Amino acid sequence: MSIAEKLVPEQSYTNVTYRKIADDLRQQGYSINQHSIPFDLAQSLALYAQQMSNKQFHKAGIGRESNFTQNKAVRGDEICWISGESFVGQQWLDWCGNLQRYLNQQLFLGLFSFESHFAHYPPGAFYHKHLDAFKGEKNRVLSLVLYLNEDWLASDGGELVLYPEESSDNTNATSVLPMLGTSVIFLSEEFPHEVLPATRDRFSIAGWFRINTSHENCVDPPR
Ligand SMILES: O=C(O)CCC(=O)C(=O)O
Ligand SMILES: [Fe+2]
Repeated sequence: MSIAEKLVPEQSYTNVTYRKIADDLRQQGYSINQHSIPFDLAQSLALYAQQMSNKQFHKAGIGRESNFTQNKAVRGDEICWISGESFVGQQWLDWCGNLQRYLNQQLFLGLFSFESHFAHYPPGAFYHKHLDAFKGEKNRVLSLVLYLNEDWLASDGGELVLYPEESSDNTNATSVLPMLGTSVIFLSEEFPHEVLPATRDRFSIAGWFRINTSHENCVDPPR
C-alpha cells in the first residue's frame, strides 16, 4: 500500500472524531469517545507509559509554583510531563495540535497552547472532586484525558466521574471507565470531576488546552 493510500483512511477517521468532539462541546460542554485515536498509537502510548512509570514518574501535586503542594489525601497519582522527545509522545502532541487547530476553526476558542502528562494511579489511588482551572488564572480552557488500559472491566473501578455544575446532589453525573483508547474532553471551568480508586494500576494521559494570558512584563508559563 502506498503512503497516500495509507494516509487517507486515517485522515478521514481523525476528522470524524474531531467533528464529533466539536459538536459535543457545542451542545453539552463535554465529549466522550471510545477508539478516539488510532489504535496502534493508543497501544504504543500504553506500552510507553508502563515502561516509564518505574523510573520517570514523580508524585503529582496541587497548584502552581509557590502554591504547589503534594497531598495524598487529595490525589494519589504519579505523573510524567510529555515533551515530545519520544516518537510516540510527538505523535500524541501532533494529534492534539491538529485537534486544537480544528476546534479553534470551528468554535473560535482561541486555544493557544497544550500541555499534557502521563499519569499512573497505583491500586487504591484516587483524585478527589476538583476543577482543573486554577482559581484566578482562568487559562485552562479545555481538559482532555486519554485512557491507556487494555482489558479494563467495570469491576476494576477507577472511573472518572464528571459532574454537571448545576447539580449539587450528584444526579446526572457521568461515569467513564478508563479503557484503552477512550478519551474525555470537557470545559475545564465547568465540570467538577473525580477519579475513583481502582483495584489495578491505572494509566492515562491528562492534558489541557490553554489560552494565552501573558500580559506586559509577565509571560504566561507553559505550566
Ligand atoms: O484520569 C482521569 O480520569 C482524570 C485526571 C484528572 O482529573 C486530572 O489529572 O486533573
Ligand atoms: Fe482533573
